[in-house]
Amino acid sequence: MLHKEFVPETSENLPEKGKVTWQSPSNIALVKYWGKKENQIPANPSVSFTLSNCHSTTSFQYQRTESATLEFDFYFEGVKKDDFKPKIQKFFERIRDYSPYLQSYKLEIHSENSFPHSSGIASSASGMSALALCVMSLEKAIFPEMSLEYFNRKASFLARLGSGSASRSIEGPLVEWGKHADFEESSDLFGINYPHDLHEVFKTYKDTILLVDKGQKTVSSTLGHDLMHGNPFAEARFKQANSNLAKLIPILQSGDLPAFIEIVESEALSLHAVMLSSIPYFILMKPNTLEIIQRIWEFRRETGVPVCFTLDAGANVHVLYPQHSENEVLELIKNELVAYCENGHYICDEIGSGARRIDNG
Ligand SMILES: Nc1ncnc2c1ncn2[C@@H]1O[C@H](COP(=O)(O)OP(=O)(O)OP(=O)(O)O)[C@@H](O)[C@H]1O
Ligand SMILES: C[C@@](O)(CCOP(=O)(O)OP(=O)(O)O)CC(=O)O
Repeated sequence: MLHKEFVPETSENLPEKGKVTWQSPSNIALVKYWGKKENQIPANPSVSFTLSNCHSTTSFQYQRTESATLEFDFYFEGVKKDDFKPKIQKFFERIRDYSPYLQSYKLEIHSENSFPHSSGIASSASGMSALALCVMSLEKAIFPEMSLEYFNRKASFLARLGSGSASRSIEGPLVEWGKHADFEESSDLFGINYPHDLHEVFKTYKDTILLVDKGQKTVSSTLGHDLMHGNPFAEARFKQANSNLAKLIPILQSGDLPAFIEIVESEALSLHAVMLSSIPYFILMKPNTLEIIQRIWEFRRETGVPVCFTLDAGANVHVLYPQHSENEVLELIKNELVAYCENGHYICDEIGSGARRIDNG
């Protein structure tokens, strides 16, 4: 089905060449997207904190050509990276009707990530949102009267077609994606900035990512989503996500941290539970993932510090905590949890405000 609101008019006003650079963050879901229908439509709504330090920086050079098909080269961290090309190729195919002007260009795309890719820190979210924003900057050069609201909404719409979670990386600090009765403006097609009040405590929330395993994971998220089609618990899981999202609204308003922790940790474990019950089944957690979870639980019981964990589709652990607990949690990480990280590596991140263009445009 074609979404006409995102199909541009034809224009003769195509710039000859240009270059644009965007830095776009990753995000960490509190309620997880896992399972999708045709055309990147999520099986359930999700909500995420936008991150700040984990990001992709993508520059996009465009040059008009006579050939009527889009051509592109992709360089990752300075070298040509052909194994990233198929996902990008698919992205360009999916957005073809929405960005027909791209067919008149040859592109040179350079990207780099501030964190390891394909290990469950949503590099596809930052990478694909950065790319979608670059496309939108070209579109804005063609249609300069475009509003910021349309720019962001369509960037999220395009990003979703590259990677579902990427639709939640355009803005911040909290983004909801997927139709849900409690979010009037919500849509399966793009993310929206969280429309309810957010308690002060969440506006400066911290996320320290413990890199248990920096290697590429064995099952990609795209494959994992697919396996939800035969999963006997799929319907129950989609219902649970809807209900958790509804429960989060008053919690995010009141700052009730014990209630927040219960939902966030349950979401992470439910995500991994449906991986265990897929056919073929798979496990992305590592022994050190479980060690860290156990230690976080003990620490919380012993000290009352409101720290919790969440996981994406990978072994790495996101440690979430309020700013006022930063000293205690960093002590715990430096003194104990670091031992479970590959080469002692962890990334200190926090809630962020979304993507930004970093050239002079
Ligand atoms: N900077 C980038 N630009 C374009 N594509 C990228 C970039 N970084 C990663 N990717 C794409 O995203 C893929 C990794 O996505 P995948 O969903 O498997 O893992 P992830 O995003 O790290 O984890 P998660 O499951 O949490 O989303 C890479 O194989 C590559 O195709
Ligand atoms: C576990 C998750 O991070 C799954 C992310 O899946 P992707 O967005 O990476 O999948 P594709 O749409 O196939 O690209 C949970 C989440 O971010 O909501």
